[in-house]
Amino acid sequence: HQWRARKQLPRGPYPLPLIGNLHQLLYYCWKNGGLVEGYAEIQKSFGKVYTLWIGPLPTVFIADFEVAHETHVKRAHEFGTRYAPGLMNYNRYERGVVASNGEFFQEHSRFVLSTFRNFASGRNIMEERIMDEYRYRFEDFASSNGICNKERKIFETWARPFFDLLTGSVINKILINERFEQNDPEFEKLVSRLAKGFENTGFLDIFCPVRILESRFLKWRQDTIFEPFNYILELNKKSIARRVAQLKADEHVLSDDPDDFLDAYLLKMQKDKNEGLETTFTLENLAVDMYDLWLGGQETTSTTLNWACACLLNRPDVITTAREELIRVTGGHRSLSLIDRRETPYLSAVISEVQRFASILNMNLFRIIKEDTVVDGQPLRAGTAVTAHIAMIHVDEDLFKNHTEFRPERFLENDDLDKKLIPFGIGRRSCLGESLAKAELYLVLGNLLLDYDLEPVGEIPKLKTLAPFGLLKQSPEFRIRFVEVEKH
Ligand code: HEM
Repeated sequence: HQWRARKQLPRGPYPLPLIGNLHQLLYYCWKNGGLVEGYAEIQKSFGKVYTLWIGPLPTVFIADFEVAHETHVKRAHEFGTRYAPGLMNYNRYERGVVASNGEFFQEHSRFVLSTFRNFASGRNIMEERIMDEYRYRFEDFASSNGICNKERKIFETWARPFFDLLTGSVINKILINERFEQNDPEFEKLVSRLAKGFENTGFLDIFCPVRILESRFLKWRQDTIFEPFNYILELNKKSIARRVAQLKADEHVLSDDPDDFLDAYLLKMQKDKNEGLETTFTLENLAVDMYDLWLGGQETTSTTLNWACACLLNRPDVITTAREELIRVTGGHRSLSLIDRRETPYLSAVISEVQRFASILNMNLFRIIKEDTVVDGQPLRAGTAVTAHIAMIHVDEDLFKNHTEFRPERFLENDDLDKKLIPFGIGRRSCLGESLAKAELYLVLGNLLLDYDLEPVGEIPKLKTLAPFGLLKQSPEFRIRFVEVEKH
């Protein structure tokens, strides 16, 4: 079967029955010290578009930007269907905004995007929430972990929990208008569960059909892989139940101009009901939508901010140049705002380079091909899973020379380069939280550079991932010192 199918697929290493190419992938990754390094070796033999059989499933990796663009953008109708088997479909069961397709996805993704767009316009709740959390988090950490030296705040912290709490609170504020506090046991559980969930997830959990993962034969594994995700879904259900109870008790009123995602959704449910529509906007489905936004939005943004600080500590000159630009734009008397974006090309270049360098997904989400087609001049048969291989596109020497260097200037020297950076994926089914994540990165990093000097505590962190074999490319662990900048 595999032998016949190979003729209808892009080239790739020879697969074995049952295990496919898993043994070669493991060997190359082990030999070269990581997933990205393993893929690089496969690319040397097979080019930038190749097939890897994950067990009996052929998957095609597109590590060439032009081919990814031609397929995912220009032929989005062929390359725009989400493939979400295994653990990705657990709890979701084709609902939510990650694993669903068709009309359900259309309606729910449109709702997420329009709600986020509303939050970003008018009174701009999005910016307000991010800035509130940024200020609160710094005040709060400075008062509990810091010293005050001639009115200058100085404090030291592990970068990871600091940014986890910040991004966790931002997404929670957007979803249910509640922040998390330091040492909140619920939050600590949430974050550790989430990290555990990502850590425990292996190739097979992703590709094995969910009903097999749920079968009694895999009972021994279910606690480890399911429990973290159950916990997160349950928390969302509890938040929804709390709000519904408040509404019933007249302790909360739904406004026409909602303050958070939960109210916006309840309003939509009410509207659909009043119009007598048969709707998929139900409380059950709301929990899954929120679950997806939580899972999509917290760890990704926090990991990127961690990488940003690790990179900046290695390049103090970048901090100085960025701060000069930011002071020029704000006069040094006010916070940086999203309206300043066009005036801060250097900061934008820094953020682009952080996202390129961090490239936090060692393996991107997949799409499924419904009908036979072609890719890069090679056949591609129906039933194949395909992915734009972000991690490899971001280290492509043809696009990003000396890719191992953190060098924001590359984006200033070449205006077009930004278009080839795809941290949020590409085409239909790219990230729904891109505008929120970009706003967070811009406001948090920009204001951080404006307000604080960043200093290493002990050794400067090495720019190496902690998890070279993980699906998520974790940043190094490090402590950091924030020293308030004296303002005149
Ligand atoms: C720096 C932060 C982030 C990065 C790097 C990132 C990256 C990605 C990537 C690569 C994908 C897959 C795209 C594809 O298949 O082509 C994705 C999907 C998604 N992301 Fe993000 N993301 C980030 C932040 C967020 C935030 C803040 C949210 C929500 C609040 C979010 C929600 C989602 C959702 C719902 C999807 C699924 C979209 C779909 O299936 O159509 N992400 N993200």
